[in-house]
Amino acid sequence: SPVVDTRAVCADGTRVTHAQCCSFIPVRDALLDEIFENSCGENAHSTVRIAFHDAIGFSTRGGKGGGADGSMIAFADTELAFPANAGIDEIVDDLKPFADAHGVSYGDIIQFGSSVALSLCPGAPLVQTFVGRKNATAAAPDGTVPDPFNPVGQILSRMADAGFSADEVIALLASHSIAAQDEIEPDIARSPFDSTPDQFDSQVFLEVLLKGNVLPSNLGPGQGEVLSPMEGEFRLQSDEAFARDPRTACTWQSFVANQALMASRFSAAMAKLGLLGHDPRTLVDCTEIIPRAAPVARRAAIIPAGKTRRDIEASCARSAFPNLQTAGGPATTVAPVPEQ
Ligand code: HEM
Ligand SMILES: [Ca+2]
Repeated sequence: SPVVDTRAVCADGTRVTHAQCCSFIPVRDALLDEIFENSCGENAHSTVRIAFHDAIGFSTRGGKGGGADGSMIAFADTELAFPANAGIDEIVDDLKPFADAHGVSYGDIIQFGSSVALSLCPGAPLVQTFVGRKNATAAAPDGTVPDPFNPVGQILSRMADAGFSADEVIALLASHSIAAQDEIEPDIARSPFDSTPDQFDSQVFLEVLLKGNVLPSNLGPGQGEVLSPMEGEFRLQSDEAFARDPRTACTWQSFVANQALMASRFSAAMAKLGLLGHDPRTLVDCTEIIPRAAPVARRAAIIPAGKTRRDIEASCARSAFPNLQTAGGPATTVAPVPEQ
């Protein structure tokens, strides 16, 4: 007997299990075209960052905000003044009028937007994505977002307070594979954390383990900045410390040559982040309308041209560092992420 498709049909012909997701299809398409300009560029990166900063205003013990509730936008006057949110104002300026025009809550535009942004970055996983969040009723307090000059133990305890293990923190830091800084050293704005900021690959986990020897600006180091291994690349003090700390070094190393593991652990931790402060039974799962990112060519990081195995500061005491290929050609220099 013929199989009957009982799914709802949206205006554009897409079939969905949850009819409520139909209204997010034009939101998705407008985000891709108008906000992200169909590239894994600055605005896509910033939307993944705000997804973290908004959600982490939360404590399992209460009293630190409503989690992924859009308070970063609704209470922008308060939250954007917190030093750890420096630079978030630019994406708020884009997402607030966009959410208002499309009648979408701020919590939804941030978390749904982050999942759509990731779809533009080759190698990024699909993240389980819910909609239906109500707007925040209060700002998150200051101090919920980690600073790059905080010691590892301080960041891990803040993250544990929000419900995340050390392994989940390292998985979330795969996001720094599609990332750049603007605020620590404004004279080298948009300097990336790995050599491939338009790809969600495992390069960041390798490159942060390379011996640091250059300061990519003529100023600095800024607070939270340490020496990087390559001209044009920027390294956060916290990333350097996580890569070498005995509590996190083995998990960090486990992602260097395992794109699939990195992507799946990141996906699970991002989904958890998007649900902070919410009961998923009160939301609608619209993962089915999130586009899939293209794959990346490599399943393991590659040693950048000009570097060798000896430049790697392997830091996991209990397992050998994986064997990696080395890129040929002139020493790698890293270009800024194009302005958007
Ligand atoms: C846990 C400790 C973390 C610290 C200390 C940290 C710190 C930072 C800093 C200082 C920047 C540069 C901001 C600027 O100057 O423009 C940055 C960028 C970024 N972070 Fe993190 N971060 C952390 C975790 C995370 C997490 C969990 C995510 C997402 C899941 C994330 C996503 C990003 C992204 C995507 C960018 C790039 C933004 C852009 O290029 O516009 N970070 N982070
Ligand atoms: Ca990358």
